[in-house]
Formats: sequence, structure tokens, C-alpha cells
Amino acid sequence: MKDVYLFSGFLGSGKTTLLKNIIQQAKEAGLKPAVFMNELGQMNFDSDAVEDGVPLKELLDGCICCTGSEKSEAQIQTLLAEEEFDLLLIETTGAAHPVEALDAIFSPLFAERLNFKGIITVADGKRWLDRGQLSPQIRSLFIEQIRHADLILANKMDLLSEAEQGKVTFELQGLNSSASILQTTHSKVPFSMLEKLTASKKGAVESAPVSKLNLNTRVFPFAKPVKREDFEAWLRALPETVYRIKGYVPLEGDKYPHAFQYAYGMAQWLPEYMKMNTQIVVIGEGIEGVELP
Ligand SMILES: Nc1nc2c(ncn2[C@@H]2O[C@H](COP(=O)(O)OP(=O)(O)OP(=O)(O)O)[C@@H](O)[C@H]2O)c(=O)[nH]1
Repeated sequence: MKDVYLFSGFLGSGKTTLLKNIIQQAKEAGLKPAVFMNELGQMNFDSDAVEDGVPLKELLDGCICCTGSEKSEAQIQTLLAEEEFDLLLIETTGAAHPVEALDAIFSPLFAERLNFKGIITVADGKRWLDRGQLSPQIRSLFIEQIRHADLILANKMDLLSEAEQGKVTFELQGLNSSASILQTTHSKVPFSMLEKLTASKKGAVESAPVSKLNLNTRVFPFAKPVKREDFEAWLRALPETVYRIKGYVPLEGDKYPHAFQYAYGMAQWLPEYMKMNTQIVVIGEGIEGVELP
């Protein structure tokens, strides 16, 4: 039996960061992880985060739930048939309801082969404190992701004061008293803590299905390099309902594009050392009017 862990959490909360940490730790423990990811939008930036040699399957353009769990089943079946691995790490899109995403894992096809260990939900502490600014549907998804977790990471603690850290932890625990909760920065959790999980039986899903969310994704290819100041001014002017941007941005004067991440008002630039497809994906509500600078 192969242990399966499901990583849940809102857009930009730190799931890919967790994935990278756990891949590293599992390898150090002599285990071979495989990864199954799905992405909202047709681009697979996050798969760049998975190092070579780790078996990886992706489901682009949607979440496990809304593109049909059959497709996910097929991908997992291929992984099982073609690859040697000890554990499976599944990163769901930030727009997925964690329980709906379980459908594929609990397929009778895998009953003898997969041992589901639990849902690990990464919650962005700052976003939690400011949840009043989210639309009701998005807020309820955020809450569902916490309620169904077996382990909650109260993440991005470095961005909060001690009092805020306490408040977040207390409130998250109040939503789900049966889950363990850990305060983290950059989703740092010992793999041994995940190994100790034994998943609780998941009940019926009561909340609004994700398909009713008004989340949209748009992909913007760059025709030419942009000035960093112009791009940053554009970011500041974006509506608050833009939750997530990722991609590769060509900057004037630089040979290679920069990997770019934006989550909840915070931008991160990382230099790249090779040619990448210069485009970004923007995820949010009411983003029809958004155009590149
Ligand atoms: N300051 C701070 N930044 C963090 C922390 N954890 C992750 N980040 C940053 O937050 C951004 C989003 O992190 P990811 O791990 O890509 O988030 P994700 O949940 O995989 O995002 P999606 O796949 O879009 O849902 C990145 O720029 C990370 O470097 C943290 O604890 N503190």
C-alpha cells in the first residue's frame, strides 16, 4: 500500500512550498515520492517546483472535482502502472474543495493499493485575519478547507505579530477541533508529523460546490519585455479580487525572464537562468477587465 497525502489550502497559501519540503524530507528518509498536481488555468508553473526524477502527473485547467474525477483516476492509475514510488503527494488547486478532491483516491480501483493518510490544509494566516474582504463563496471555501483538514498549517506566521499568530491559531482550531494545528513559516512541518496522521472518515460535502465560485483564470502572454516599475504600478492598481498571479515576466534589460509570484498583495521575484515561456496566469473574481500594462 502506498501512503497518500492530500494538500489543500487557498490560492497562494503555501501548498507548493509544502510539497517541495516534503519531497525533500521523504527522500532524506529513503522514500520515493510521486506527485499528482492539478492547476487552475492551462499552465503548469508549479510543476517546475518538482525536481527531476520525481514521478509527476498533472491535470491542467481545473480542479480534480470539476474536470471529473475519472481523469484524475486515469492519471493516478498511470502513475501506479508506470512508476516506482512509495508515497503519493497530491496538491489540489487552491479553488478545490478538499473532500470533492478525495473522490479519485477512494475509487474502488485503488482500494488495495492506496492508503489515504489525510488532508493537510495550508492556511495563510494574514488572509485568514482579513477574510472579511473575501467574497462569501470564497470565504466559505476557505473555511471548508480548514474544517476538513486532518492537519492544519497556520502558515506565513512571519508576516504576523505574536498576538495575531495566537488569534489565527485559536480561531482555526475553533473551526476544527479534531485537527492538529501547527504554526509555520514557509510551510515547514516535519514529515514525521504527516506520517502519524490517520485520516478521519470524511462526511458528505455540504457546502457550495466549487463550480459555483466566480473564480476565473486568464493567461496573458507578453509580446515584449516590460519595465519593472510599470509592472509593479500595474500590480498595485489591480482589484483586490485578484488572488493569485504566477508566471514568467520578461523585464527590460534582463537576458532571461523572472519567475514571478503574487499572492494577496505580496509579490515575489526570482531570477531565472534560462528561457521560459513569458506569460502569467491571473486568478481571481471579476477579472474580465484586467489587461497587461
Ligand atoms: N512570507 C511568507 N511567504 C510565504 C510563506 N509560505 C509561502 N510563501 C510565499 O507565498 C507564495 C505562494 O506560495 P506557494 O507555495 O506557491 O502557494 P500555493 O498554495 O502552492 O499557490 P497556488 O498553487 O497558486 O494555490 C510564494 O511566493 C511563496 O514563496 C511564508 O510562510 N511566509
